[in-house]
This record gives sequence, C-alpha cells and structure tokens, in this order.
Amino acid sequence: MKLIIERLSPQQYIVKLLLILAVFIGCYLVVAWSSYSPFDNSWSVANSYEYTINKAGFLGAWIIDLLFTFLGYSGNLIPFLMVFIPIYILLNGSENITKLKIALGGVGLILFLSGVSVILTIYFTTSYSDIEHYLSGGVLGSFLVSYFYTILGKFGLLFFSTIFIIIGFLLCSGISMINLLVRFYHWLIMKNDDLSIQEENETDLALKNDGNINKTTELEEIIFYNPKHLQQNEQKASDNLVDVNQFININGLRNKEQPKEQDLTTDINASVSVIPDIPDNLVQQKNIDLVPPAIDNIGDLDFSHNTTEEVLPKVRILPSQERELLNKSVSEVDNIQNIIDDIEEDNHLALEFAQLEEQRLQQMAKRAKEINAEDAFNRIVNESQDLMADTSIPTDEDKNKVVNYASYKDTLIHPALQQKAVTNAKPTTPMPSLDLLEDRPVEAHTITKEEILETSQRIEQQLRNFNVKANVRDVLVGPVVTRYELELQPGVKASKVTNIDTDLSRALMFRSIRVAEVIPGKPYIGIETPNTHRQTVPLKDVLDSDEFRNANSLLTMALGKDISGKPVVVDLAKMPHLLVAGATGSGKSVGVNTMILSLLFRVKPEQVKFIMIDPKVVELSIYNDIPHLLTEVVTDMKKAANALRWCVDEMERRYQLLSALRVRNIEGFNDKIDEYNALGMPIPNPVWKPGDTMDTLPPALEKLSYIVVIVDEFADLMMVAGKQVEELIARLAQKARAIGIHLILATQRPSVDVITGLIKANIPSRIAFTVASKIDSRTILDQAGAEALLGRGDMLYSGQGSSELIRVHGAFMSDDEVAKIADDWRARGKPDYIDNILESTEDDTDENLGFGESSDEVDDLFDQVVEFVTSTGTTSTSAVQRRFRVGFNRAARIMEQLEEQGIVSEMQNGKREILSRTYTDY
Ligand SMILES: Nc1ncnc2c1ncn2[C@@H]1O[C@H](COP(=O)(O)OP(=O)(O)OP(=O)(O)O)[C@@H](O)[C@H]1O
Repeated sequence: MKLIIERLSPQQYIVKLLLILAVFIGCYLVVAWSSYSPFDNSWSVANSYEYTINKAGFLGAWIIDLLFTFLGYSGNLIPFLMVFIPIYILLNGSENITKLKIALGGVGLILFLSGVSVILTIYFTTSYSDIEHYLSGGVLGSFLVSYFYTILGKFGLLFFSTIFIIIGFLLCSGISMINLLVRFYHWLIMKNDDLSIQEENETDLALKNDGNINKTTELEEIIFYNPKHLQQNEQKASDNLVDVNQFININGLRNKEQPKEQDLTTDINASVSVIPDIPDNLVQQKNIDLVPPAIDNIGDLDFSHNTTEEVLPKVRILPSQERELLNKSVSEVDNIQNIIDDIEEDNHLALEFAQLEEQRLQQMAKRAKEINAEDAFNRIVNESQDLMADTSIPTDEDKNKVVNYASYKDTLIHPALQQKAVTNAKPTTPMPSLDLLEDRPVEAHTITKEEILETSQRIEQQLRNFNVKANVRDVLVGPVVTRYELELQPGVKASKVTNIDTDLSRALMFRSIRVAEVIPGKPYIGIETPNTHRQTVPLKDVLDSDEFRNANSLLTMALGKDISGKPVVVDLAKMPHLLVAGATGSGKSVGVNTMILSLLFRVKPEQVKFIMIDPKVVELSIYNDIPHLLTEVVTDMKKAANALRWCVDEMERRYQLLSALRVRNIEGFNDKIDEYNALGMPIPNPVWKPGDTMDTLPPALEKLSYIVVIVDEFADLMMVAGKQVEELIARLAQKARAIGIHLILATQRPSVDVITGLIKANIPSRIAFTVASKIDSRTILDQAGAEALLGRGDMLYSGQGSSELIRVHGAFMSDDEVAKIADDWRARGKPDYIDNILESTEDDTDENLGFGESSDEVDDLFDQVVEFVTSTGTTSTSAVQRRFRVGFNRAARIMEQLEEQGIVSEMQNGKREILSRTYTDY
C-alpha cells in the first residue's frame, strides 16, 4: 500500500485537531439529540425528577433544549452538521481553510438558519400566540416573523427567506452555483461511462465463458484478459489512498471501430507482436478457418518483454492462429527441408495436371475440326495461353533451372533490377481505388481506467509538489498519447507547468511529456503522456474518412489523426506553402508520401502537376513517370535551382495571362476558359508571339493546372545555391498562391541557415516532427514543443501562421503501397514532360548562376542598373529583369552587387530598401 506523507505546519495541525474535536462533539450531540425528551431536566423545562432521562446527561439535554428553543425544528440539523462539516473539510483539504472562509461560513450558516426558521414559523405555527412556535421556527423564527411581517408581508418573508437559504448554503459550502451544475453534469456523464464500461466488461467475460458463441460475435469481440493483471488492477483501484477524483471525464478509452472480418488475417500480425508467451490456460481453441500467417511474421515477434505480467491486459488475438504461429517459430524453421519436398511434390502434381490438360486440348481440337470451328478454338486457346504465360509449368528439363532463370522471363535483366517489373493493364476505374492500400487492423487500447485514474492522481500530486494546484478534469485516450486536461487554480500561469515539463516527466516516469498550454474551446491545459502501446494510423483509415471525402478543395491532403483519433485533413491551397522539418528518422518522408498519395487519390494529371526534387535520390524516385510529373524527379541540385527558376518564369507568365483576362486567380481563370469554351468561343492566347510555337495564329488558351513543388531535402538545395534558392523561394512564396503554385519544403536540418528568416516569413504553415532540442523546435514553429514528440510520425501542425498547434499522429503506409499507387497511375498514362524546366537559359549559365563565380567582377550592366534603381526607386529583381531583358539569375546577381556596394539594403521580408541615391559616393 502506497502512503502519501504530507508535511503539515503547526497551524495546520491545530486546525486538524480542532476539526477532529468538533466531530467528537458532534457525535455527543447526536446521542443527546436521539434521547431528547421535552420532559427532561433542561433549560426551558424543569421537572420534578431528580435524575436526567437524556443519555448524554444533563449537559446534553440542556444543549439540545437550547437549540430547539432558539432554532425550532432546524435545531435538529445542528448535531449532524457538527459531525459532517468537519469530516468534509478534513477529507477535502483542511489546509485551504482561511479566516475569511470561516467568517463567510459563519455568516452563511446564520443566514441559512434564519431563512429556514422563518419558513418553519410561517408554515408550521397555527397561531403566533401558540406555544407551538417554539417547536417550529424557535425564538429566532418567531422574532424575525413578528418583526418583519408588517414590513414585508408573507410573500416578502418567504421570498427573502428563500434567498437567504440559497446564499447561506453557497457561503457555507464554498462552491459556486455554476460549478455545482457543472459537477453534477460531469457526475452524470461518469455514471453513464461506468455503466457502459461495466456492460462491456460483462459482455467480454460472457464471451470468454460462453463456449457456444456464434462466429460473428467471436470474430468481433475476442478479448483476452490476463487474470493476474486484472487482479492487480482491482487491487490498485482499492489501494488508492487519495480519493479518486470522481469528476474526471475519460474519453476515447474504448475503440469505437471494431475490426472488419477481412482484417482478421492480418490482425494476428499486429497482436502477436506484443505477446511473447501466452500461457496455455489462456489459449482457447476456436474453430475459425483462417489463413495461417507467413513464416516471415515470426521475425516480427517482440521478445523484449520478460514476463506475461508485463503484457498489457487486453489483447485482441485469434487463439488458434496464435498457437500455430508460436509453434511455427520453433518447428517450421527446422523443417524447411520438408517444405521444399512439399514444393517438389506440388510441381510433380502440376506436371501431371498439365499432361491431362494437353490431352483434353487435343480432344477439343479434334472436335473443333469436326464441326468446322477451328478459328474460334484457336482464338480461345491463344487468349488462355496469354493469360497463363506468367504461370507456365516447367518441364522436367526446366525443373533444375527454375531457381536461376524462371523469373527472368524474356529479359536478361534481373527482376530486382528491372524498373517496372510488371506492366499493369490500364485500370478501369477513373481514379485509383483505396483498395490498393492495405487493410490494417484496428489495434485495441491497452490502457485501463484504473491506470488513467492513478496517473491523474500522480499528476495532481506531482504538480502540487511544484506548488501548482490543478485538478484533472478530462482525459482523452488517443492512438499514441493520452491527454490529461487540467483545470489550474485561478492565478496560476500555464507557463509555470511548461517550465517544469522535464521534471514532471521524470517524476511521473514517462519518456517525455508535452504540455499543451491552450486547448481550443476548453479552459484547461493539457499534459500529454505517451501510451505504453502506440497504435499505427493506417493511411487507408484517414483517406476513407468523411473528413477527406467531403473536403471541397482539390488540394486537400490527409495528415493523420489528431489526439482524439479524428482524421486531420488540411488544404494546401489555403496554406499556401508548407515547411516540414524534423530530425532524421522522425517520419518526414512517410509524412511527405502521405501528402503526395492524398493528392494522387484525388486529382487527375490535368488538374495538378508535380515537380519533385529529391537530393536523397531514393525517397521520391518511386514516383518517376507518373503522369502528374512536369519533369522527371530532380536529383541534381543545380538542375533543381533551374526548376525553381522555371517556376518563377511560369508564375510571371501566368500573371500576364491573368491580367489579360482580368481575373484575380487561377480559379477565375479556369472558370473563364470553361465559360468561353462552352460558348464555342475559345480564347486566343493573348501573350503569344509569332515564333513562340509553330502555329501561325495564337493558339487557344487552355485551363491552368495547379503546380505543387515538393523538395524532400531542402538543406541540400540551400547548400548548393543558397542565396539564389532563397530568393527564388521567397518570390514564389510571396506571389504564387493566386496562380496555383504551391511549395512543400522538407528538411532534416532545422537550423537558421537552412530555414532562414526570409523563408520563414514567407512560408506560414509548418509541420514539425520530433527534433533534438527546444531551439530546433523554435526554429520551425517559433515555439517549443516538438522536442517532446515521440517520433515515428508524431508531429505538430501549425497552420497559416497560427500559434495554435495541433498534435497529429501521421498516417502510415509501406513502400509497397506507395509503389502500387504509382504503378496504377503509370498504367493510366504517360507524363508529358516539359523539356526546358531543368535547363538554364543563355544568360544563366553555371557561371552566371553563381556557382564558382567571382563576386569581384562587376556586371557590365551594373552602372545602368544603379541608375535605374536610384531613379525609379524600385529594387525589385523582376523589374530589373524586365527593364534590361536579362534572366532572373543575372538580375539577382546584380542586385547582390548593389547590396555589396551599399546601394540597397539586404533582402528583408522579400524587399530591399535604397540606402544611397548618390552612386558617385562610391
Ligand atoms: N506515421 C508513422 N507511423 C508509424 N511508423 C512510422 C510513421 N512514420 C514513420 N514511421 C517509422 O519511422 C521510420 C522513419 O521514417 P522516415 O523514413 O519517414 O523518417 P525520415 O524523417 O524521413 O528519416 P530520414 O530523414 O532519415 O529520411 C520509418 O521507417 C517507419 O518505420
């Protein structure tokens, strides 16, 4: 049993002692009250007996008589109040008692008793001259009534008495009316929760005991309990020293979604990973006919737990499979030879089958000849041969070569090295189906209500040790973390809790905790603690949600699930650019893939195009040749800078088009094109010049597609061409929103030389995965928090410059799933690459790009540009570009030279200021 030792000051000791004394006096009065007789020797009556009837003696009789005389019937309350009020105070923290509280309590009691006495006098006294009134409202009631009756009347007396009773009660109890109602509401909810959990437990236990349960129920709800653990939990609950805070509202503890039947074959893979050893007595054989898991899964077993006690109490598992799997781990590895023998026997059977088939075909050919249907027969045979090409049966001669050559088919390239192992048939559905993603089972929660209540108490206790008084109000059990929502005592700053987060996580023995200072819509702060067993969030679950399906925007992307397990869906068009940063291995690539796949499930190539930049080569190359690409995945960083430059040029071109059509954005532009096409009057391209294309007349305008530029490792790009890239990105980020170009920049180096002030100022939406330090977190989000994340897709999202952070558990998908979707799109069409995206323009040769260039050489146009800048007051690189008809890079380089010479300031928030208008000074 755990003891909580509190240190008390001498004053607190005295208060406690007085309260205990009051309880004893109260008990004495209760005895006196129970044996009170109006004929006893007492203050108001004197009888002829020598002895006292009252069991509490003369004193007891005397006090009770006094109470009755002065307070009437309400005197009955006093002995009981004397017992219960001190007990209540003792249980709820006598250290909170102050003189003011005592004074208010006293006043409250007087008001309460006065109100009650008046009401009793009015309703229970037949006549004011009657002696009875001593027994109804007492002297107090009769005095108040006789004095105020003429002033207030009966109604007035009743009205004020009721108000006095309410005010008196509130003052005595020290609670606010609103608080009272809120607590009552919480109590009601808790009760419902208790009932449903009890029902659930009963169902589960019934299932466990009932051998004749029907199959569907069995498939949906097989939950095994470790009896020892249950016992421990019961013990724990009864051992709780501090009273369980009955107003804690726990949400999300139960899994709302039950696994589907088809999930059950894979269910076992997830379940066994936490079960090192299940005692035989827990294993119940059920007659479920399911495919046994592949032998590879044995490798997934997690043997890090040493005892079954550590195994969490509720585990969703299929017993027959689990036993099979465990047996296999030992026996099948040894019996590989047997398996090979089996395969050989299978091949033998296959050969026999082939021979029979051949005979059958010969007979059919003969029959076809007889009825002159040779053509039809040949066609059928050819089709079926095509179908069987992949599964042709080896002959005896080939049998020995199977291992070496069978899978090469018609090519000399090893299948592992083939870019596209299979050429898929063109899919029939208009968009890729979600069936391409794996069905991953919903994993059961392993945290119990008792654990939650115990942790709540530990959190409150630890906070109290740090002089923070707070009470846990709500608890939210999510897929990866549990959030305890605490109400801080008025006047306590949330930052006080944030400052002690490390000490708190050590004291509470959690790997890390995160303090959410603001919970939108609630007056609480949140303490997020990691769950012992984290659930994976499957991408399919998030994409298959109403939130994703019903989103209107074309550029809607799913991120994962929030703390309560609700899908989080964001709109890239509104962001309008996104910065993703996190330490290596934190889940960035999976996160970026989630975003790309969300788009690939929604958009057609003509609607959205991608430019993918991937210095790591392996991350995005899987998307090569999908029809959405504007150019092949860029891995050379010099070319990547050209791609960004192309985007800037495209942006300028689009702005010209928008202004020619007098529309404000890409949506307006596309609507206008649709409108005129529908009228049969396609709009000729207004910015076309002869020679731009082979046409002799301006070609008709087509709808513009959105362009999403994804950079997987932004730091590499910055290293190769820092200044240029920074400026290009700043220009795109500032202006590209209206014309539909959006950037997603990911980096694993969240330092200020990569995520520069200029980039941050222009990219308001950020995602931070786990990082090493608070400083890194501040670099990304402008606030701490990301250092307390748990890795593997755990992220904080801050949208459109908002300081409010949403914790999201990223969706997960395997590389195979990504490949399947990319293959699906490849089978639908070929990309239409634009040739010059990666090429540098004439004046943007390597030298001019700034790679290896000497900054000492002043550009030929330098003087003219200075004159232009100082005379017009413009410092925009694009203005220089237009005025002098040079490429962006050259113009940017000249501006840098102007900066070096102190003529213009350095770029701040995408702008430069003119520092000197008299160039002759230099
Ligand atoms: N949402 C997720 N759910 C579960 N596991 C995840 C999730 N995201 C990532 N992981 C796990 O974390 C590992 C690392 O993820 P990922 O490769 O995306 O990290 P990264 O930040 O891109 O690393 P690097 O920068 O080194 O490429 C993955 O192999 C995967 O096992």
